[in-house]
Amino acid sequence: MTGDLSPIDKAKFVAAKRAADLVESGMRVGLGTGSTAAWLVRCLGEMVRQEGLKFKGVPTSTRTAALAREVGIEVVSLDEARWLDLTIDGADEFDGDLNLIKGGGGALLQEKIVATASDQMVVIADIGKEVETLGAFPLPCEVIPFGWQTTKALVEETLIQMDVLGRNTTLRMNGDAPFVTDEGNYILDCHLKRIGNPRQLAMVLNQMPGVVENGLFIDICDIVVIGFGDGRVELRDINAGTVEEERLDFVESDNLFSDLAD
Ligand SMILES: O=C[C@H](O)[C@H](O)[C@H](O)COP(=O)(O)O
Repeated sequence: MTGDLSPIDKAKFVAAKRAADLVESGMRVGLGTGSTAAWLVRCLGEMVRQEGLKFKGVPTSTRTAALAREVGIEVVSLDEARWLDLTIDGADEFDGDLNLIKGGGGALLQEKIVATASDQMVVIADIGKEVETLGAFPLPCEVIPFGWQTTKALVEETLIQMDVLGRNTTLRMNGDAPFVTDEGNYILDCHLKRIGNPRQLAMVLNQMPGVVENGLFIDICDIVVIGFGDGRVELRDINAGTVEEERLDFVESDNLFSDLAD
């Protein structure tokens, strides 16, 4: 029950619940990945069951696809949907311009493709994800397995030249084996200093042959819905220049998500 949640999970929940209200019947909606996005998927499933909401969801990972089907959302592929009205996803960090670091859960590639194919991207996050300057969270970089050590050395050399490398990059592991993304790739986590010019860094990283995509989302996010542990939510719309605040009631949502898996 939401009453048993930690303040950080309450914050994620209220952000997700507020963002779920942006989804209208008939929409094609990108569904993000991660613990915050899992709240969203649960909220939307509840709206499908209780309120008859009808929309098509395009998941950004096999995990999200499984959860979406479980809660009764109609799941379609991006190729079927082609273009989306809205994508709602979590983030590892966001700054004042709504530039993001994503990929903590390893889904950055599908997430970036889906978000870019959407009229609007909405990020849902607890207030702890807001930063002055991106870079405290290690930047995930998806690389193809072939020659990954060579790619890693090239990435590190470039990061040194750009004076952003904090310490060596690390190959993300899953137990004793490399973590493998839904697309069959590896993830390098880049431990950086603060990123002064995220736009330039994103472009430079993507120019390297073994790099498939990086976790910097520049000029992609339009709205952030920030949740607080006491139930407050703040919706910031960067294009409209507006900020809305409200408080959500936990009681009405009791028992909804007691089996939350992610
Ligand atoms: O690859 C994973 C995604 O980019 C997530 O949206 C991001 O890591 C945030 O996840 P969480 O909501 O669990 O903090």
